[in-house]
Amino acid sequence: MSHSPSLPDRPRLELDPEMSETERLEAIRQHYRRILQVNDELEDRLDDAQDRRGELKTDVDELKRENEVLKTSSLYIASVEEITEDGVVIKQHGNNQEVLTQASTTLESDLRPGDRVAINDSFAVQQVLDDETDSRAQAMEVTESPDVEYADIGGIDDQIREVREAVEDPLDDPEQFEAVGVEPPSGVLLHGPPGTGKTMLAKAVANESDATFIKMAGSELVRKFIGEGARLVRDLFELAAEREPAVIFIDEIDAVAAKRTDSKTSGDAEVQRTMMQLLSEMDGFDDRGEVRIMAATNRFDMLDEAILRPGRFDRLIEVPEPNAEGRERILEIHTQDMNVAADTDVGEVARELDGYSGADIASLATEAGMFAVRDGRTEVRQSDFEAAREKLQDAEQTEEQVINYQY
Ligand SMILES: Nc1ncnc2c1ncn2[C@@H]1O[C@H](COP(=O)(O)OP(=O)(O)OP(=O)(O)O)[C@@H](O)[C@H]1O
Repeated sequence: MSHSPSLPDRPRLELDPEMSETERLEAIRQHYRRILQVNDELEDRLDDAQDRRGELKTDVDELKRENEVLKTSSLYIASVEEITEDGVVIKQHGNNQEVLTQASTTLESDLRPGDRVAINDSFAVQQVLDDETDSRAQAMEVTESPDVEYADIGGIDDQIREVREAVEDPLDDPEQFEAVGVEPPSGVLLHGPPGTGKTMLAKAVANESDATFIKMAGSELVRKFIGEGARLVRDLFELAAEREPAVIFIDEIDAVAAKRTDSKTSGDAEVQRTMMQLLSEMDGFDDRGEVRIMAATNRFDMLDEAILRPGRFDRLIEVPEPNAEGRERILEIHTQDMNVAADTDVGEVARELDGYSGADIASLATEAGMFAVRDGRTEVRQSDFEAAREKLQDAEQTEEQVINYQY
């Protein structure tokens, strides 16, 4: 910053005791004129300074506005490929375009090849993002062999059979399909109410086929940065190819594959891009003998038909709420390790549970066990199941009341 030139000296009045009256008067007059002159000079300087201040304020306002725009506008994701003397070579995610660009000097010294960065419309690097492996690890759940077996799933035997046929058989014996000349289904979509065992089914089929289970929640694919969702989809399929045999399971697929709405917000466009990437991965995945793709949704009605076309999710399996028989089986499964009194009629308890999902029944069993514990008993009785049912019903009613009250 340059310093302003020094200010004019303050005029001094020097009066000599030897001076005559007239000389003193003249000296005072001169002093007065000098003060007026300095005053004018200072006023000019003040005007200049005020003009300069005005200019600087306009600059500051402009920069503030630019900063706001930068903060609010969408950024794209890219990886740093190379740092050269001419600038930074980055590769944009989503379209793989390589660009030579610049980063501010403060950022440039921090950049390393392989870093994930956010870039603006003109490709200038705006910020360095967290380590990608973190976000990948957070977004995907990878299990070498999940511990769910078909026997742990109650009331949906038909669905188990269908899933085995569509996923397990092609993984176990791809040659058989080839010899017969039929294509196994490309993707299997499980749909039905929450908590009915869709995730369990996907885990069990991966386990029984000795396949790695790779789960990604659709909501995880809806990302903040442009291109990031599409990149995660690519990572998902790459990871599956590395770990084959593998079962990819995309839960809540409706988050990325809902019907197009009229809104044209950028968030919406980003979701569309992610879905397009998913479709293209599925379309380009002809030789997927060792990798099977499954997805689940509670909102089948919301899905975009594009994902249901042949070659994509072309095997639809409905997983409904369990009927009385199914509920009894699920209750048996969830009480098999519990010390249940011999005279308990599990069938009768199950009959009372109309509208309960598998997940609800699992909570009911735990809650019944808690009643026995609170009572200091080691045996769970029929009355505990009844008390648990009442408690869960009360809780549900309170929840409904709260919701009604809120809206
Ligand atoms: N058919 C079932 N048999 C046994 N247990 C079940 C069944 N369905 C659900 N459960 C219990 O509920 C829990 C949640 O089930 P799961 O996650 O498979 O449901 P989901 O259909 O995938 O639900 P969401 O749509 O909410 O993801 C399971 O861990 C299990 O304890």
